[in-house]
Amino acid sequence: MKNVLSIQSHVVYGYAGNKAAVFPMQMLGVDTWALNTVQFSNHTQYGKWTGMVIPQEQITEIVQGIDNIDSLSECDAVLSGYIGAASQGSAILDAVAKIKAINPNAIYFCDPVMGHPDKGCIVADGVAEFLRDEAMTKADIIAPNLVELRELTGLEVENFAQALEAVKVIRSKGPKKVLVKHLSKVGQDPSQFEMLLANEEGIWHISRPLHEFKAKDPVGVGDLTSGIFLANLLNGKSDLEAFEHTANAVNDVMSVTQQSGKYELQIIAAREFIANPISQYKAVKIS
Ligand SMILES: Nc1ncnc2c1ncn2[C@@H]1O[C@H](COP(=O)(O)OP(=O)(O)O)[C@@H](O)[C@H]1O
Ligand SMILES: Cc1ncc(COP(=O)(O)O)c(C=O)c1O
Ligand SMILES: [Mg+2]
Repeated sequence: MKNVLSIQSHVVYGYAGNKAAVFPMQMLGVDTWALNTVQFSNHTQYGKWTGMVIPQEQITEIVQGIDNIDSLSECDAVLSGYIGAASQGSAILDAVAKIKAINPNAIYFCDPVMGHPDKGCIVADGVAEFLRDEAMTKADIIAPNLVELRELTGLEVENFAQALEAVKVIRSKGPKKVLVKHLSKVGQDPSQFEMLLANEEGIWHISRPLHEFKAKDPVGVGDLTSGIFLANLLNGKSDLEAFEHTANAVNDVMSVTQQSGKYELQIIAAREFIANPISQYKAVKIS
């Protein structure tokens, strides 16, 4: 069994951060050690929430506690997502360094969750800078959406060709694999939901349907995407197989969510599809 230390937000109600990633990874047979950066009542796109940011010391203490029982060597990957305060960043990178020192094969997957001005996803000051200046250079795999792709590279990224260039720029800064979770406006077809995967062999593109939601699009899709992709890799799937399975599983979760008429992702209802998606979209190598 593979183990992931997943350092992300916890929401008591609904699905985002660890709540969107832990159960799907477990459904795929990967044990997931959830270390929460915040404990909020609900995700921030409701515009209001209660709860608190977890003090940064706790990240260090928890990792030390696992080391104290000689179990850190079992950790195969660190996944970081929504960060509650920029000061948690160094604690996360220290944890990555400590785990890699004990298990040199462990990988660091960074989902660079940043504020989304249009959608109201709120992250603390300094988090975007931390992700760009520090986390990206240490990550083995990074999974930006379009906004994050622009922020990480400082490039405009207004079209598909520029997205491909931006992905190459990111790879030149350290990450061996780049998963673009959502091309959004720079995709090839505005009626589709598109993603990219880049590795040392090239770049692949995948399209799946864009669903219409009654009011607002569900939150936590990026966190779900990153968790499933990482679990697939740990299960020994090739990058391409992991990419296709991820797109199809997430599409099935989106279909179930859309049919339910609910705002929150229907991860539990769609659990069987996470393991065995019915969607069968295929990636195409484009570069
Ligand atoms: N198939 C789909 N159809 C419509 N919307 C989707 C689909 N898959 C994901 N989404 C929405 O697209 C958005 C992706 O958000 P974005 O901020 O670009 O990246 P992420 O949340 O993945 O980090 C989310 O609002 C999500 O609800
Ligand atoms: C608490 C929390 N965690 C995580 C996220 C990231 O969600 P997504 O996967 O949609 O980027 C958000 C976005 O609003 C959030 O509020
Ligand atoms: Mg996101």
